[in-house]
Amino acid sequence: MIQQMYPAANHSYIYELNKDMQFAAAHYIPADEAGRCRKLHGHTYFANITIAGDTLDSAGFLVNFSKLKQLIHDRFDHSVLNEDAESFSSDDSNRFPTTEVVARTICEIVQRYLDGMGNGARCLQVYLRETPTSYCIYRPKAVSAHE
Ligand SMILES: Nc1nc2c(c(=O)[nH]1)N=C([C@H](O)[C@H](O)COP(=O)(O)OP(=O)(O)OP(=O)(O)O)CN2
Ligand SMILES: [Zn+2]
Repeated sequence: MIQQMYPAANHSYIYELNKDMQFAAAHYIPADEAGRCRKLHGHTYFANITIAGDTLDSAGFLVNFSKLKQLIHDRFDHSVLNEDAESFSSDDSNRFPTTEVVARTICEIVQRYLDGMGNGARCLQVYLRETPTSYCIYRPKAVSAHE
């Protein structure tokens, strides 16, 4: 069982849902500054995704936990992130598969799905751990007075 405490996202929504998941993926960072990380290598990424909102759907869900796993785990598990041209690129540093960019990408994928649900749910935080000593927290800019 994954159990960990995370920094809290600040908000005034009435529901906050958190989904933990892991996925194994390979990547390389195509920049000289990355040193040995320029070479292809792998991680077991750990992600915590925070969603908040005021309105539940017809199933009583803010968003289905299993849908979140499907969107992220099923897409990236046992993949080479650099080969996912929809999300990452070797030509644009804002799209290199760094911890920062992968965390932002997870948030964007989840938010696109939430936007289609129509209940106003928001992905407020993605905590992404790449190694035992390195992690990133991505929080998108607020779009409502709740955030
Ligand atoms: N700001 C960032 N810096 C680095 C990233 C990154 O995504 N964002 N990535 C890497 C490497 O890809 C590497 O996987 C992680 O590096 P690091 O934490 O240095 O890994 P170690 O296991 O060697 O850490 P130690 O604490 O020294 O054991 C590099 N930098
Ligand atoms: Zn790495």
